[in-house]
Amino acid sequence: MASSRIFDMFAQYTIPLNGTTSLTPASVRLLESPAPVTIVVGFLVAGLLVWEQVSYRRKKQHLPGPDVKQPIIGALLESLHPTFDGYLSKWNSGPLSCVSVFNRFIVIASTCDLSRKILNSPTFAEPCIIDAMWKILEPDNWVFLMGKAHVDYRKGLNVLFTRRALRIYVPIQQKVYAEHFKKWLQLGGKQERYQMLFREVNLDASLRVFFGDYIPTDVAEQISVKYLRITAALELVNFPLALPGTKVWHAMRSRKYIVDEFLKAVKISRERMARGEPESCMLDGWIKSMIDITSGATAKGDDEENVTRTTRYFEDREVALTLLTFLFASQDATTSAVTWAFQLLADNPDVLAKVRQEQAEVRNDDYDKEVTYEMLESMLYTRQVVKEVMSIWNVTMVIPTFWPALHDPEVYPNPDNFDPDRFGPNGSASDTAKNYMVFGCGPHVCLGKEYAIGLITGLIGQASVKLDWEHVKTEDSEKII
Ligand code: HEM
Repeated sequence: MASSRIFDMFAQYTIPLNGTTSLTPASVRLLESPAPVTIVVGFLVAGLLVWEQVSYRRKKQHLPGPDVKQPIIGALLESLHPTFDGYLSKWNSGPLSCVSVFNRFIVIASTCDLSRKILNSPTFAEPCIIDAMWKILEPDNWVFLMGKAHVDYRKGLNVLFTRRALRIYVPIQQKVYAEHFKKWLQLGGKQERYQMLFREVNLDASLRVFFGDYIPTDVAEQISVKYLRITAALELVNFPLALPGTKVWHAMRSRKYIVDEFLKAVKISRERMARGEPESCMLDGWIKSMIDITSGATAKGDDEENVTRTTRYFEDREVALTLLTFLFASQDATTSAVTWAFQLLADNPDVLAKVRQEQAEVRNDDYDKEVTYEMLESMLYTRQVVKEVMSIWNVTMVIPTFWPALHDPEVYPNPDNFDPDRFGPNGSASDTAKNYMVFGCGPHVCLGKEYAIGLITGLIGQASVKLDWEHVKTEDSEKII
């Protein structure tokens, strides 16, 4: 009935061949009425909604997941507030499952082999799924490079994480920990939510490692706040336009502030290194290495077998954008690992006692002795603790899909027990095994893996001999959310 009325109405006006419209009185009445427009729009919307479902079903095929997509927004609400139980039910539904948010079709892999396959297929899978990332980190940022261009760029960065470089970083980190611990002790044992304090010490340690004293303290504080704005904008789905006041807009302004400050630091470092002054941070080492390759000087180091120089000249903007991504990568996963480490050590006093015993041995009972990279390497048990914290507790913060691989009881017996000995000489786990995907795998595997393990080992090592702490349990403190 409705369709025949629509047909009739359209039949009431004609367009003559001479191009001018001649309308009958009936058709004039119709054009004045909004009804046909509404109906056409209605048809279009209905058509789009049907097309949306058909397109969803065509992509979904046999994959587990809802048969019908919620119109337009899909699983938006779920994705804005993801829960661990929600992920768990997806993983349990099969090796692959799917979900759709707006028009984005997301496939979730739950097995170790599939996750590895995806991470090793850069032609089909890009590491960035959040559109806002391009706007925030800038489209010419190296993290968006793919294939050979990415491999070549990354080769130029290896020099920043050699043993020689890590040796320079350890005393810088230790100094930052001591400063922060002093401030924590001034709280006089007050019960606090420590996660933000852990974030600050971690960000400060990395900022000082990357830039030394080139960034003034007040600017460093601003940078910490700005990074929070960047993180806040990295939701799976954002308002598409970066209009003033939106989270993405704030994040872009924050990035601009940070990059401008980093550019100032690059300039000072170039001048210092050109004068032949000593390297004091990662930036200096990188710039010195560029000077070496352009002047043809032989890079010196006691780890000649490793990369000791960069591969090409990097422009100031490339350096600043790269260090922007390093600091970005240093934030959340490392903070989450540190938070879990403090909590688990408080809950497992026998493990904490062993950490303390090892620290006493490595430091020869001198807790003010400067810690070197070699000392950090010899803290074998403390490193085991870090690997265990990261493998079982931290990983959902990074890529939730790695959880099942790290909870495979065949590889990690009693996976829910906190057991650093599983990474010990007689343990069944290994951080080189294929299931240990804490740092990803394939061409985009974490560049800062050794740096991150060293940073957390140094932090909890120093904390164990300088501080005592309790875990005050709250409703949320045991939950993975
Ligand atoms: C506990 C701490 C950390 C964890 C668990 C972690 C984990 C990861 C993971 C899972 C990836 C993605 C790998 C992939 O796509 O296959 C990654 C990439 C990356 N990480 Fe880390 N990361 C940590 C700390 C750091 C730190 C401190 C830095 C910098 C110093 C860093 C620098 C990077 C960079 C630059 C990439 C991208 C590499 C590329 O695209 O080639 N990460 N990390």
